[in-house]
Amino acid sequence: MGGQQGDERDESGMDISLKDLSRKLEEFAKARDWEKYHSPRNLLLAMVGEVGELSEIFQWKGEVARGLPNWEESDKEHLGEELSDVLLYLIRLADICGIDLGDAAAKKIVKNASKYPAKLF
Ligand SMILES: Nc1ccn([C@H]2C[C@H](O)[C@@H](COP(=O)(O)OP(=O)(O)OP(=O)(O)O)O2)c(=O)n1
Repeated sequence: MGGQQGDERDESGMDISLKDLSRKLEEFAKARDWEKYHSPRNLLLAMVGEVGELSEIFQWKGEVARGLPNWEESDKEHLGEELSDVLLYLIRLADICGIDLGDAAAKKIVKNASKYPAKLF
């Protein structure tokens, strides 16, 4: 599409791919000499920690309506940040383990569809 390429597209946050995010995370770690900390186990633990932070947002609230209509914008922003932390550590973990996460996820969706055929439900 006209003019929407590479980093220009990435800056807008639109249509960013898992591979783009993976590359940005690698650059982030390299620039800080943090690659030594990004082992599979450390990344897994960091991700689980972020899942805990994500869970805290919903803790004690009871069930909440889809779209979170009654939430403050600042709470939604916080939710977006915690969701992102989980996603980013997951992407980094997959990358460090040599797993193409986009490819693996697409294949898993196909597998799920064959395990749970729509006509049975
Ligand atoms: N060694 C590290 C530390 C951080 N990050 C990145 C991935 C996450 O997106 C984010 C996590 O940063 P924090 O550990 O500061 O966690 P929070 O942003 O949740 O801050 P806080 O725990 O203070 O709420 O930074 C990283 O890639 N590698």
